[in-house]
Amino acid sequence: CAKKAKTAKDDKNGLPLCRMLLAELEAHRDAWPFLTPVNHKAVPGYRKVIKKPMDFSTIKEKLANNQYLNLETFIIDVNLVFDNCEKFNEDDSEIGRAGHNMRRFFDKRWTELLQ
Ligand SMILES: Oc1ccc2c(c1)N[C@H](O)CC2
Repeated sequence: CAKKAKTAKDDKNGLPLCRMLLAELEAHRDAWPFLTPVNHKAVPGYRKVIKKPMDFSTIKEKLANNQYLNLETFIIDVNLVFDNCEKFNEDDSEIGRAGHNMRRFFDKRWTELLQ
């Protein structure tokens, strides 16, 4: 039979935790580059360079459609947002810095909540 989940990553609290973490990301002052999908028609090169676009509104939709198995698959998509940002933006740029700030904030929050 299936083993009992031992950590918040796997147990039934995983998805409410994801919704709470996403709400905190959306409320962060540096969230503005990540709130909605990049308009790849308006941004030269984006569609070619970024193979898997992701943003907070798409993550919210996927949560609502029960498309995340657990906290782990949710964290993979959040990290995709920040990895895409690092790929497309200089570290020393407004959006690049926002991405680093948001990743640092997210890493701290989910590790705190999992303790
Ligand atoms: O100067 C610009 C103009 C548009 C964008 C960026 C920078 N970076 C975002 O990651 C993608 C959209």
